[in-house]
Amino acid sequence: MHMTKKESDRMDEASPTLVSLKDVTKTFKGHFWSKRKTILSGVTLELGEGTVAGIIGHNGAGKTSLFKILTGLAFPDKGRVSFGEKMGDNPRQRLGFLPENPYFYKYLTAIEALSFYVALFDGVNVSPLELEHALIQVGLPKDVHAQRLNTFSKGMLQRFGFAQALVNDPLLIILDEPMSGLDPVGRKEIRSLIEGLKRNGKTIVFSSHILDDVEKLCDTVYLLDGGRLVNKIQMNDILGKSSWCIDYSLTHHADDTAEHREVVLTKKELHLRVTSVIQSGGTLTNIERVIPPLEEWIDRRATKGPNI
Ligand SMILES: Nc1ncnc2c1ncn2[C@@H]1O[C@H](COP(=O)(O)OP(=O)(O)OP(=O)(O)O)[C@@H](O)[C@H]1O
Repeated sequence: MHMTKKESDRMDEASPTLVSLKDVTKTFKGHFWSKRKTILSGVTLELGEGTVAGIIGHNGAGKTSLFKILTGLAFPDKGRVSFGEKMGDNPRQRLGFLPENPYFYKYLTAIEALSFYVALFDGVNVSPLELEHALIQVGLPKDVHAQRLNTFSKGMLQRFGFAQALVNDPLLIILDEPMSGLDPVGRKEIRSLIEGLKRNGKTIVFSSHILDDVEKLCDTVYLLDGGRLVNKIQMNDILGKSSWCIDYSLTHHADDTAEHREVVLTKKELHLRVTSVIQSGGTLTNIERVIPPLEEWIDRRATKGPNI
């Protein structure tokens, strides 16, 4: 059963903020004769404890830059990043990060490389057995643990990247395109891994171009466009609201009949579309209630301009 809007709002209120960005702006200077370029502009968002957020947007929208600011690898020109009490005095010790194109020391074996990453954290002690478990958890079986990383496939390296992001048992997990390079089976495994992390109370934020994964995993989806957050979508709002799918055929010329499928989000739109199909001499073949796909929702909401 899906939650109502009121219930989802209550859930949001119930989950304290683990990290927030307030009015974050980031600019870069290119060549000395070029103007400063604004990469992120007035970005404000909050991630609640135990929630999964997705950041979507075109190439160059600013997703990686946002993550670099969240991790402390880059600093905002304006605005600030604040962490909830649970993240402690040194929040970077409590976060895990999987970069988009990670570089690993390829002559180390998986187990050696993971021990190396553990050593980068103060006060984090992981036994050899726990290291093995961390690799197995991300889908790297025992027989590859002693293999050098330069023998790993792209998908295996992505899984290793996951293991290094989780090895310090982080509260906040930031994943820059975690599904890239994975086949459908691999993606499914990583999705279950993320679901498991959420069940264990972790907060996860990830970017992806694969809306299907975003739809399946996220509580909240943020749409970034040209460095601005232009849309915030609560998945419960979508799931709780059905829309309509209309199938119809329209004859343009005697020998040219085209089949159409459209999704509309409101009863008023449904009425208007059906009337216009009939007035154009079209034939309705099917009308059914559906859950609006995220893609459809984004298109409709984005055209209405910034609304967060
Ligand atoms: N160090 C830098 N110096 C100058 N420009 C930069 C720098 N880092 C990022 N940019 C620019 O900032 C913009 C946003 O880049 P970013 O990598 O954050 O986008 P993205 O949404 O992650 O893209 P993609 O989906 O392709 O990974 C791009 O136009 C990029 O060229």
